Amino acid sequence: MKNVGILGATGYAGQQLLGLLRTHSRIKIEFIASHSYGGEEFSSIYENYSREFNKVCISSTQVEENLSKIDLLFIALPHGKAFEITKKALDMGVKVIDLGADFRLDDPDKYEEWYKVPCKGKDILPQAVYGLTELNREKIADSNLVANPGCYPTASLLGVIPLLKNNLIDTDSIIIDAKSGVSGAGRNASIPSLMCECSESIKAYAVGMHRHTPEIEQEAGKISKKEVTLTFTPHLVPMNRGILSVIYAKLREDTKEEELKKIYSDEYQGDKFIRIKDTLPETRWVKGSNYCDISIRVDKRTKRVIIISAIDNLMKGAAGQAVQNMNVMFGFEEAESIDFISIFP
Ligand SMILES: NC(=O)C1=CN([C@@H]2O[C@H](COP(=O)(O)OP(=O)(O)OC[C@H]3O[C@@H](n4cnc5c(N)ncnc54)[C@H](OP(=O)(O)O)[C@@H]3O)[C@@H](O)[C@H]2O)C=CC1
Ligand SMILES: CC(=O)N[C@@H](CCC(=O)OP(=O)(O)O)C(=O)O
Repeated sequence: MKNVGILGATGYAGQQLLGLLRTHSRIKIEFIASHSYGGEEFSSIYENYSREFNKVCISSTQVEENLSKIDLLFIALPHGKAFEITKKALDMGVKVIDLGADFRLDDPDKYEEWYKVPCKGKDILPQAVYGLTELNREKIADSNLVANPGCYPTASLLGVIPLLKNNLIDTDSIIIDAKSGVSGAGRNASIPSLMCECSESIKAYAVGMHRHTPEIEQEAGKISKKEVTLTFTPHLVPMNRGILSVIYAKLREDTKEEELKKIYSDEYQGDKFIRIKDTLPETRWVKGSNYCDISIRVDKRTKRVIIISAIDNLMKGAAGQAVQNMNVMFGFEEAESIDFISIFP
């Protein structure tokens, strides 16, 4: 049995994490911590937990004194808030999975440039492993600090990895057009996420400047062993959960759609949560699950490959992948407590 704590349990990602860990056969939730609900029962905030989970939240300021009770700390806080507690946890031999962005970028200057806050973890940054499970499974198994990927990078990188590994595309030609449900913005989101502001409408945002751009470029660059510069445009769509990522790239040679499908199937053979599909992915078929559905199309006229991938932002894009990484870190069965299909309708 391993003991875990969740810091940021009251946010969208944190409560999803708690929902998954609650029934994990090898995990005991030692504490849940909140910034504003210290001393309150979790089920008074999220009433779906009534009678099922009656733990009281500790305050986030009490986490340090409780570190000695746990083997692993999940952090689901806004960016910039994970550095200090992560250092303290690692010093005490506690493993950390950070669902935020603080340890995702290898270059602290780049982090400060894109996130506009100081990187206060330069000394521990080299220990961090980028937690895209299918890409870094062995490194994750050996690590004490996992940087859980962003939701858009998860959908986008899983979509392009086989193309990059096999040198099939012109890496300067990648364009990612992605759409997210509103829960991606968190529970404390601002006016643009209010129902009256975003329902019955769809919009692009952070065009040419979204923070996930350097993260996707960094990992794409490592895979293809050269610098990658790409265009990434996110959109907000009026649904609770889900990300649909449509990726365009110029093929270097005249590769057939069937060959690409075979390459994708081979790459993800053995990866339970990646489904290579003939039909086009839809967010409803992954909603509430840890699956990433991927389809491949070739536009023969333009010699472009078009990859479509779908995930649930709170599952494979956040809490589901965090549990998958925890299972890998502790040597548990990788799918334990995340092994279910989408909630439908
Ligand atoms: N939502 C998503 O789809 C995804 C989110 N993530 C990342 O996960 C992290 C959490 O996101 P999400 O759950 O959406 O965000 P929420 O806004 O829903 O939750 C944020 C959590 O952080 C706590 N918090 C807020 N401010 C502070 C502070 N100053 N000090 C300490 N704790 C604080 C909140 O506590 P309280 O409720 O008590 O105020 C809450 O528990 C973020 O880094 C986000 O980028 C990653 C991938 C996907
Ligand atoms: C719809 C929406 O607003 N989505 C968020 C995704 C944030 C997120 O989860 O990203 P990090 O984990 O990197 O903070 C956004 O675009 O900022």
